[in-house]
Amino acid sequence: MIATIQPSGIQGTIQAPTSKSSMQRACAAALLTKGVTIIKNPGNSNDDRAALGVIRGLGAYVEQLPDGSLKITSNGVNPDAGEVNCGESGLGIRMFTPLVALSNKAITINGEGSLLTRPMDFFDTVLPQLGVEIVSNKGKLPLQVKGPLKPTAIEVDGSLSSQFLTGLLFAYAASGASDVALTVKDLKSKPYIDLTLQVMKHFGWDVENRNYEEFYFAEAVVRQSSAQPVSYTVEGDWSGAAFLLVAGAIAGNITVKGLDVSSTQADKAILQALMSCEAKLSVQAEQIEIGPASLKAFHFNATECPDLFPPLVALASYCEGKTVIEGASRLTHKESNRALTLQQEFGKMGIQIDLQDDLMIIHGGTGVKGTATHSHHDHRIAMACAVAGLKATGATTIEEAQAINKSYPDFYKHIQQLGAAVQITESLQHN
Ligand SMILES: O=C(O)C1=C[C@@H](OP(=O)(O)O)[C@@H](O)[C@H](O)C1
Ligand SMILES: C=C(OP(=O)(O)O)C(=O)O
Repeated sequence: MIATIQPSGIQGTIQAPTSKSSMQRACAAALLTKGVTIIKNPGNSNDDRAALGVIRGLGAYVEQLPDGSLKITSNGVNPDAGEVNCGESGLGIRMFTPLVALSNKAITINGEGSLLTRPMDFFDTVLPQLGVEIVSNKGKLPLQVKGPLKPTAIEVDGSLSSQFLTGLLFAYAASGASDVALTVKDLKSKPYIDLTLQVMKHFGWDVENRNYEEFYFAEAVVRQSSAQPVSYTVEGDWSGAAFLLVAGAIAGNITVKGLDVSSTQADKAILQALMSCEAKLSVQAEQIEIGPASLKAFHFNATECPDLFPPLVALASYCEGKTVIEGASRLTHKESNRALTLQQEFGKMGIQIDLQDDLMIIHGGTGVKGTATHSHHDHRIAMACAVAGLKATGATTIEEAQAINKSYPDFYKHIQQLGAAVQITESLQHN
């Protein structure tokens, strides 16, 4: 699919998409909760659908209620097949693998697309220490796992990704960990662990976070069979909304609704970057208003919120001067090698990006040129090019534009509703 974005002004009000980080965690928690869970405001991105597929495969029963909520009935992890598929979701595979390992059945865990090349060797090192047999394809998919996992006091490395820890935290809680601490070295993407702990707490599991270095499970939680259903509302997505907010800062006065300003989501930090570049911004409890202003280069550390790089690069392209973003080394193992794909695609649009160790330097304010770009099958690259195209000179085309379905399937529709001229055509060649 090709998306063509013509230079456009935007205006109006839009509802933020749902957060796949919040939705996928809710699916995991619902699977582990014996009884009924109601998930309100559920997402329908590809990653969300994959999570629902995984929990179904692990024994949960999922029904849609008339108001669109999901009713999930579970009796814990009871796999009904020998394989689960996590689609393209990094969080999905890293969170669900320790949960699959709660069962004593041998299960194959597989995925698709970019997930096939993302590193999973963490599990080769860690799962055997928890009594789990694992065979991986040299640290990549597919994984074959046979539990049951025994929660044990071990130390793990958190420097590549927080997602493995999210999976272990859920698995320890669900397997009745008591008086056990999980020690973590050099944890990155810490706010994502805040979100994990928040969802766990909502479902009744309390874990003591000792400065992101130790996570202590005091006692096992037993849920009464007579307990009321747990109801969880999926949060609005700061990661997807960051693209809308940047679009407003570049191309017109808009209002974004449905975001919780007290959320633990990492990408809420987009607000700091928007303030630093002097965007016209008004943050209210119910909505965020943003509009164009004369934008200045800024300095921002995105080590803990790596998914902000793509929208920040689109923003920095329109900021006068050199913007410096720290944390570029966190981008190597995302859906694409994002530091390089941003450099390449924004280079085509006339924006110079230098990569120096952990720094990304964007030379902004030099004019963005509409041209042919490619998503590299990465949803956030597609959305960054689309937003940058709103005030480019001439049309911007994005090849493999359907990559957005991974996190924000309504993205093109939403910017169209705000007045952007977006045309969607099928690609002539299949690649
Ligand atoms: O837990 C999550 O929901 C996520 C954690 C982050 O990954 P890392 O912990 O690998 O940085 C983020 O990049 C990803 O999009 C979603
Ligand atoms: C990296 C991402 O997701 P995941 O790691 O869950 O595939 C993302 O959404 O940008």
